Amino acid sequence: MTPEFLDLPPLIGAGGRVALPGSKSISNRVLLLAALAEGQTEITGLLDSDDTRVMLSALQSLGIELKREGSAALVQGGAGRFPAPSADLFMGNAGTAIRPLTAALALQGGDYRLHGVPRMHERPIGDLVDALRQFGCAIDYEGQAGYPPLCIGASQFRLSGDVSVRGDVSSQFLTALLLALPLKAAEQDVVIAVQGELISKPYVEITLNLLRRFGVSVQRTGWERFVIPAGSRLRSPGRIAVEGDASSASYFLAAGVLGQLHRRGAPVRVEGVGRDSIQGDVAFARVLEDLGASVRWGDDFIETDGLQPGLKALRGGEIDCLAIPDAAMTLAMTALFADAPTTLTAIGSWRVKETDRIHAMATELAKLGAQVESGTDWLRIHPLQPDQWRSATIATYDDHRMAMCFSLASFGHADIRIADPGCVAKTYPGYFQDFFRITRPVPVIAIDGPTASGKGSIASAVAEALGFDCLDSGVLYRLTAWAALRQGVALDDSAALAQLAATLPVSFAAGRIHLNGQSFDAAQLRTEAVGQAASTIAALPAVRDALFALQRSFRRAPGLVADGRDMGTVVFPDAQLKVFLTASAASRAERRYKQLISQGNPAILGDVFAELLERDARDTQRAVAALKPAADAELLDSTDLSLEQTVETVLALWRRHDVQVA
Ligand SMILES: Nc1ncnc2c1ncn2[C@@H]1O[C@H](COP(=O)(O)OP(=O)(O)O)[C@@H](O)[C@H]1O
Ligand SMILES: Nc1ccn([C@@H]2O[C@H](COP(=O)(O)OP(=O)(O)O)[C@@H](O)[C@H]2O)c(=O)n1
Repeated sequence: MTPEFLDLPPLIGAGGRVALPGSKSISNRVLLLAALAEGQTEITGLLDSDDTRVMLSALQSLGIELKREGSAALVQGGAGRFPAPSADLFMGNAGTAIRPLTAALALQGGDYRLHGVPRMHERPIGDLVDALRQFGCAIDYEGQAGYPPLCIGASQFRLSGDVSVRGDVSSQFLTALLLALPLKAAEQDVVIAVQGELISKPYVEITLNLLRRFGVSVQRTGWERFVIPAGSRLRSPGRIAVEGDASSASYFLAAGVLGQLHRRGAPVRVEGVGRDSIQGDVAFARVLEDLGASVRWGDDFIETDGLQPGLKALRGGEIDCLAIPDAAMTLAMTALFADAPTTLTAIGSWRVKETDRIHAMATELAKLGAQVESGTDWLRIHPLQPDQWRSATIATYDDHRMAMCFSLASFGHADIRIADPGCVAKTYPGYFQDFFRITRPVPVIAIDGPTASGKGSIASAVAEALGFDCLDSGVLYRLTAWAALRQGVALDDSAALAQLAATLPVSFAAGRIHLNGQSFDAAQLRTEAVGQAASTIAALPAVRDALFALQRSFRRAPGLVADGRDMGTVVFPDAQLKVFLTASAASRAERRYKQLISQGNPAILGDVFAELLERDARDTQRAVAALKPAADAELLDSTDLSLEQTVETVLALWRRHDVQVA
């Protein structure tokens, strides 16, 4: 079962190598060409994803013999014919499958039905159908005219003059004709005239390139006229290797830049595409370079390594995205980190992709706090300052690229929750595994333990030694309790207390706590009355939930030391180091007693001891977030250790962890 959402921690760096999955565009084109060609084709590097599975199973239903093993496939070409005269074909949401298959099947004629997911039935295909009808192909719309599902009948193929197709909605219509029409060019030239300005030209280049590999050289005049010469025949090249996916590369290339913003990153290299790639989306790396990224090109790799010398941020500006419609979405994310607004133009095709991507992008970027403007075919994104970022749950609209793009937002100052992360399976089922492998979260050291075990003192000393921020989570429970006592809110009124906790206008500055314009010393909240009230309300699930996001918002670069009861078990379960700090009850009572006296809070040792046992009991026995060591916590008993020794022990544990990571 796929999870409903995925939580991404804030990131501080990136580094490493990613072997890219095969290109979706190339995989599906090669599969179809291999099926139509004469001879057997061995394909390597094939993408294994929803969209390619749709194509594979359609070809199988059409009677094409094929074997698949991992990223390799062996296809026995049908020499221009699909053996099955009829088939019902589910095309999912794969535009790269339905469009060329429609063309090939319509030209052959038969009894075929092509349909997909509901969104597929909203994506236009009328321009392709119109073009095919010029040849006498029989294609009917089952529902709304201009959209799938389609029913294909017997073909009365005839060729009289040029065939025209619109190029300004989707270049896949032209691609579909180019892939299928060589079957009809045995005796005469087939001429395709493009109406309107052709968009996504690099994708048409991929088509022409692959046709050449299969023995067909299309001649073109500009981008308006394409001639498939008489005598053309699709012939298998024998073996063909699929390049890595250049659009998928864009997320990692961006990570190699954003991961260096805190100077904690290393280069990120994508393997499988390089300077000789036939995919237009490699131009994304050139755009990134123009914006100030440091980029290295190899024959089979591209690498990014932060910003060019002397730059402090990526540049903004206006970017024409006509040639890189998919990778352009990634630019909408890097724009958040630029030093000026970025305007993406010529992205009208976004409106008819997996979702209306202009609308989806604008809506989700706004959730992060970004100011966004948009028009029919453009989007302007204003950068976010560190204090403007908002944590958000990002809707992904069943669009793999929305999910992959927004993973990059975790380089900002926010917690990001990605809804329906499984949608990446359309083109990149292992995306998040690769993303986690090459990124480094902002580190957290969680120190949990019973009262007066020394958590607070150790946490602040460790934080100071490492230059990290420090969160004394108990203070948040104490503040809520203090506010409740002052406002006369009953300590069992769960709803009122949760409301109080959720709206605590608390801030921490210069070692002091600020609440409602009042400034506190932590010691002022240390009275036993407040402590007892804190532990009472801390047993209420609603209060704990209300403080959850606030606690997580303290995780910011360069790192956090958090102390409390459930830092390692609930709030930061992915903390890099978890310490469970204990000491005998007697020594804790004595420490607390001395602490209270030294802070001017009168106390009696016996009472302190009794209250401490009472609090231990309540903290360990409550139903939610009970005090207990996380399974992966280091147990540290400080009964016989001085403060300094305890701090040193924790720092040694951290150094050991850090060495392992490096
Ligand atoms: N290892 C230790 N040895 C001696 N005193 C300690 C040690 N750890 C903490 N203390 C003292 O015990 C008191 C309680 O520590 P604190 O950090 O407030 O505990 P907690 O946050 O766990 O309640 C403080 O006065 C602190 O200086
Ligand atoms: N993460 C946390 C921190 C504190 N608390 C509660 O808040 C009370 C006060 O926390 P604290 O850390 O200031 O208490 P001390 O251990 O310093 O006495 C504790 O007794 C806990 O019941 C919690 O439940 N979870």
